[in-house]
Amino acid sequence: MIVRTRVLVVGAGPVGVTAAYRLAQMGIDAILLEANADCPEDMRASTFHPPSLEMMAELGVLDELEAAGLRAPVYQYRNRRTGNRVELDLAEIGDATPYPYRLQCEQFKLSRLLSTRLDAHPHGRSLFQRRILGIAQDTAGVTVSVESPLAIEQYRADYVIAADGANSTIRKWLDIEFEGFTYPERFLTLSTDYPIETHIEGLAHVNYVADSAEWCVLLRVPSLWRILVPAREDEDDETLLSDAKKNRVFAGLLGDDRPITTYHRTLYRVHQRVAHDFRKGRVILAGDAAHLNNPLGGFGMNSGIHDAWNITAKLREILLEGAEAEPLLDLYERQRRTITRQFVQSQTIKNKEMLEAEQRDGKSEQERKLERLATDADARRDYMLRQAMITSLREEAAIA
Ligand SMILES: O=C(O)CCc1cccc(O)c1
Repeated sequence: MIVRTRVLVVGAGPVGVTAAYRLAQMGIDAILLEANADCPEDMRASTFHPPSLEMMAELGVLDELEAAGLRAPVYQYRNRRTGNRVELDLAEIGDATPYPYRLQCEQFKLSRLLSTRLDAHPHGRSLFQRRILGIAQDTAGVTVSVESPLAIEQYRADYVIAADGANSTIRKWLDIEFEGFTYPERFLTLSTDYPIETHIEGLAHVNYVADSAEWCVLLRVPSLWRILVPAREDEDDETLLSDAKKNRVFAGLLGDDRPITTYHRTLYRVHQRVAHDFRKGRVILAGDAAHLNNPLGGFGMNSGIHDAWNITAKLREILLEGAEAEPLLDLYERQRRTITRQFVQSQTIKNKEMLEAEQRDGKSEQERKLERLATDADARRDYMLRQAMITSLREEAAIA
């Protein structure tokens, strides 16, 4: 039997669930397929920037998301060498968004919330344990073969949104190149419920600490602190995940060697990659399936949600208003691929360089930048609008 729907969304991460639920709310039949038994519990992305909060408000789920998260109106840059500290307060851009703060909330909470809402919606269905086996398209639609626990299933849709993550099976099926590079060093994330804010004076919920020897990010999610440090290329997994390494990281932060319990220690490779095409025919890539970047600044999940927002608006015009498909799908690719390359990729690379604080002429670029941000209100506003991803959406809207 073939299951018929208007749009098939593959991947129940934050990008896929946002796309599928928005389509269902528009009155467009959408089925969400996920390979795992539940929404993936990725601990990496946990910051929602103001435009994503505006989108969640429009979907009617912001109150619930806020209840599960923590508001961070202020973020902080520190320099270990000089001891300097600059705080950026999003209240300064309160005229540009109704939500002048970052919401710290694990992404899987959004995925579970929206996939559950979708399944209860008359235009939606969420199906788990569905692994993509193959995909074929013709001029009228797309046929997708799927393995479920009990059977091989066939789906037929007008369009497919592939939000199936960094290792996207669909991107591979479509033979789309994933261009870019992988950093030689990996990133190590440690999480603890130890109240490190009681030992480091004046910490915000989000803190970027620059250092030419070992930078770090200290990020608060509701129940835990997450600490991100670079992992040198010559250190093996065993060393990096050892208690000795954990103790060194915390001794460096807290100034003594008190015992700290960690709940997660995760090592991962970091990529800067963009798909050569964001769509082939009726199959559209979104989120990590289309682009990957380092996590500094929290742009990965947010830019994926912005992909979902863009493509669903275009599918509404095509499927409900009878607009011609090709120009609109081309526009999605032009807008989102341009923003990915010119903003998300370049800004995250700069964010990493800033933390590395390489010194030239005595001062690092980070120190110069901090001085400018502390003293120049226009530069600070411009910087905050960029880091809050408000500028990128304004630029996207200007791409015709
Ligand atoms: O800059 C951000 O918002 C995220 C940085 C971060 C911090 C801790 C873990 C992680 O994977 C990323």
